Amino acid sequence: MSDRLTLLRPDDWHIHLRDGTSLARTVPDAARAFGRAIVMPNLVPPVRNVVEAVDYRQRILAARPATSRFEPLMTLYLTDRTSPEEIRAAKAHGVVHAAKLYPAGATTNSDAGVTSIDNIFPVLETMAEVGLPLLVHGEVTHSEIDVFDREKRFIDDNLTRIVERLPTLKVVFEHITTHDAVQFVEASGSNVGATITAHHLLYNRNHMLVGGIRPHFYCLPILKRHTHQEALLAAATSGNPKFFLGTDSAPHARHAKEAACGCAGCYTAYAAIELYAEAFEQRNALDRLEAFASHHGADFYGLPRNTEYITLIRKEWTAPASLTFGEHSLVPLRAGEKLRWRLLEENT
Ligand SMILES: NC(=O)N[C@@H](CC(=O)O)C(=O)O
Ligand SMILES: [Zn+2]
Ligand SMILES: [Zn+2]
Repeated sequence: MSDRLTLLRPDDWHIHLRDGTSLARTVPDAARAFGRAIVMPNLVPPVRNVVEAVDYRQRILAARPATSRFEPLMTLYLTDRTSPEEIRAAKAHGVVHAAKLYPAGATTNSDAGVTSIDNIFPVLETMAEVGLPLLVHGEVTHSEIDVFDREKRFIDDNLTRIVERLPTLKVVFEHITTHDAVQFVEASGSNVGATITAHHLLYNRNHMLVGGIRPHFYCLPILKRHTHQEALLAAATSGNPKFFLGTDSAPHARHAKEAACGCAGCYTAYAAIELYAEAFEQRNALDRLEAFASHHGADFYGLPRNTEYITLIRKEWTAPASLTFGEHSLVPLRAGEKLRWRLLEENT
């Protein structure tokens, strides 16, 4: 088996870059391998309109390494008050590539999210009409629903209804974690796709909970049982163009993760493509990585594929124990452990 892997430059279709001093960490890390990234809007306050998206994009561009051509693709955060006019304005402007549905209370910085999807059907209709994709954090939030069942319940209670009522709306079911989500996406039309993270391909809930509770594996949707991990691996390596790369790299400072009530999110951007390569290699599917990482997402969004290439080499290295993150430190996924692949950085 070859020790070099050359791929068309991949894109990340789901990333959290945060803001302020965090950008000095997150933007160069994303730009080392990815040509573009769909930038999540869950800032405090969230990115709710085109003016805020344009300003945020400028702050990201200012944090790019000097020679980088990394392109942030901006998104809007849907609230109960988002208007169809805002959607039209965003589409007309051009920097906004999608709008994100966070059920209120489902995840980090989702308090301003949507309290009931019935409140946003007029907005979703406008999105379908103008061709702006809907990105979904697909979990219900009712306290009586078990945290491991929240994705499945979201499909049954909400996503099925959205897709039936708006058959032309492009929908990305973000960071899917279950066999149920894989089946839903496979059974839907070509307007429905899904992102899959590296950590949900590499890990299951045993990694988080056996032998001690490991806060750096805690993310939302939460890691599921091994059979779900297997379903995600099968989907990602299947060659089906509905499934594409989205890291959901979501940094939280060390003190916010290693706490009595730790934040949800795993930081993978520093070695994301390497982690995906490892997952694909486990399935003997390295030949399928390029399509998943570099073709399917661009095709789904109707954007041109990248034209440059990157090279990964099989070379063991040790992930840093911690990274600088503004005035704080950040413990990345795999901290202090071995990684099997490494990006040849001269390509970035
Ligand atoms: N995935 C996570 O666990 N956290 C994300 C939010 C999200 O994508 O749900 C974050 O912004 O920290
Ligand atoms: Zn999410
Ligand atoms: Zn996310």
